[in-house]
Amino acid sequence: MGSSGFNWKLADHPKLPKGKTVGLIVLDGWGEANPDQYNCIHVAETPVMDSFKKGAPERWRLVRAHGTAVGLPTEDDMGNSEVGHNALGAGRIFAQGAKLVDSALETGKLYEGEGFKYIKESFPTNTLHLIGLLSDGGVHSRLDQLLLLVKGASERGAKRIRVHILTDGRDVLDGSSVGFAETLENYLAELREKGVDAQIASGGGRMYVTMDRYENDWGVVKRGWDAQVLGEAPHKFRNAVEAIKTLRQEPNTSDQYLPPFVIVDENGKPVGPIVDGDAVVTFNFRADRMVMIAKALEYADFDKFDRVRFPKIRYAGMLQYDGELKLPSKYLVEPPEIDRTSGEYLTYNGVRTFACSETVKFGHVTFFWNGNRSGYFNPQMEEYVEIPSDSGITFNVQPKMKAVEIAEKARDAILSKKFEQVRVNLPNSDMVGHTGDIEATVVACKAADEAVKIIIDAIEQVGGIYVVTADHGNAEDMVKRNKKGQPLLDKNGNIQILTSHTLQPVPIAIGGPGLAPGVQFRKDVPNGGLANVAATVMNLHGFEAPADYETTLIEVVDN
Ligand SMILES: O=C(O)[C@H](O)COP(=O)(O)O
Ligand SMILES: [Mn+2]
Ligand SMILES: [Mn+2]
Repeated sequence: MGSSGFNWKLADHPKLPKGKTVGLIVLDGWGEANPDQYNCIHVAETPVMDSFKKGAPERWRLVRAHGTAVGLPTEDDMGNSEVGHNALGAGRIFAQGAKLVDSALETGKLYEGEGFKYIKESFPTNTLHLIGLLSDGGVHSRLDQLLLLVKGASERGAKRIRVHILTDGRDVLDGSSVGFAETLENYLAELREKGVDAQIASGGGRMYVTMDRYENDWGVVKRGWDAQVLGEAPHKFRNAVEAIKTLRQEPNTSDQYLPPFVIVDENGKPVGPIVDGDAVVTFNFRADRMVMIAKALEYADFDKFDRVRFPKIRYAGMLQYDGELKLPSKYLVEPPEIDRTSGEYLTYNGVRTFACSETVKFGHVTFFWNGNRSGYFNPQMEEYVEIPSDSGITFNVQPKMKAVEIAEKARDAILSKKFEQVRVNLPNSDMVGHTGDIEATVVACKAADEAVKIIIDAIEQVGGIYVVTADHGNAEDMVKRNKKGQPLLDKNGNIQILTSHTLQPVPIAIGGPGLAPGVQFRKDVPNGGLANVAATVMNLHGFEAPADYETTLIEVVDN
């Protein structure tokens, strides 16, 4: 029994034993696609992953990792780490942030909630600031939702609106930010004609300004703070479209890495610093890259960087980003209630867990895995290890990242026999894939494959079981394609590099000496997705999954 009185006891699996060490490996951004020169996984030497596919067809299959299979609004929505790891850990499909915000805007419920009422109190006298990612990527935010929110707020009394934009180029094509900024500018110009003083006030590239995660580099958040709150940045422009066009011409920059800028008036004065009495909304729905800025905006007690000024604002997130910290305390849309995750169940059923990644993905196998909840369920049963990531670099210059270090930590945890589940995320194919550097991504895929080998060798030694899968596609397709699947060229005849995730399915392989001989993938779950993995893993630990979990992918046949 848990402290709440809920019965966490899982039924014994009728055929599978308990106590085996299960090595659970998530390759970040590793999908299955046609083998061609833009498929970095195909081009790279990946003998271990290849052997799973070729060696044991009944223990290798593909699962869906995008669209409705992971709770996203449509089948055109690519998968991402948040929804992917949520599904892997929770074993059920929850309507995710993107979808919840769509419906709250459509029904108008967003405007009836506590969060909106709270910020609305600032409207008569002060400015409403909106900070977030400007694109239609649908991973962290969506431009159409921003426009609806601006419209809705202005109709409900917001007279002065300032938007602080973060340019994307990571979930969408590099170079597309100019177009998104134009769309927003045009919309704000229409509002100005209706008497609402609405403008873009500052900006910067998402990877260099504001959207860091898991406390990898507070300098990123500080650059945003200086521009958004203090109105200070190295670059000043009269409008955002001009800012983006100009700054993109600087060497080594891109939408993702644009330096911070502020918009100034004809006297050179910033048009939108954040001051006492203002309302602020961070309009991203996705959690990981909003937690740090939320702390800076909300916590009176804060020592991560010198804020210089800490204005008394009314702050709300689009969603609550951390369910454990209850951060932020005010929000516009209720987050998905991802409860009773597999991690929590396993702590009550004697399964000791070790989880590890490097900083940039650490929260994926902990926070996202556990339903956007930071911390341990039970520190006696769990150990989470974070390997510090390199900061201040783009990962194409270091494509091996910390794969070996992660794998060695996992190996040691497996060999220690202190844990029944050892879970890692290997970031390489995703983080390097996002840079759009094909050669470096090939190196990244090879490095991830080598790390898998280190972990499954340890599993061999202890007579354990491995489960190798991925959270969504990325490195298997590095080029934008037309409907026929042919690479698209830009106006200069160059191929259009795809920095984003894909709609592809991902592999899952099971094996190892501890796997009971008759275990194989069922044939009757052809549409299986990431949410089916949790029940599968519970079985491999010797338990039946709870009845409301998505069904297991495996069966045990008599040989
Ligand atoms: O936040 C990011 O880096 C990208 O937008 C999505 O990548 P992830 O979902 O793999 O983290
Ligand atoms: Mn991912
Ligand atoms: Mn990614």
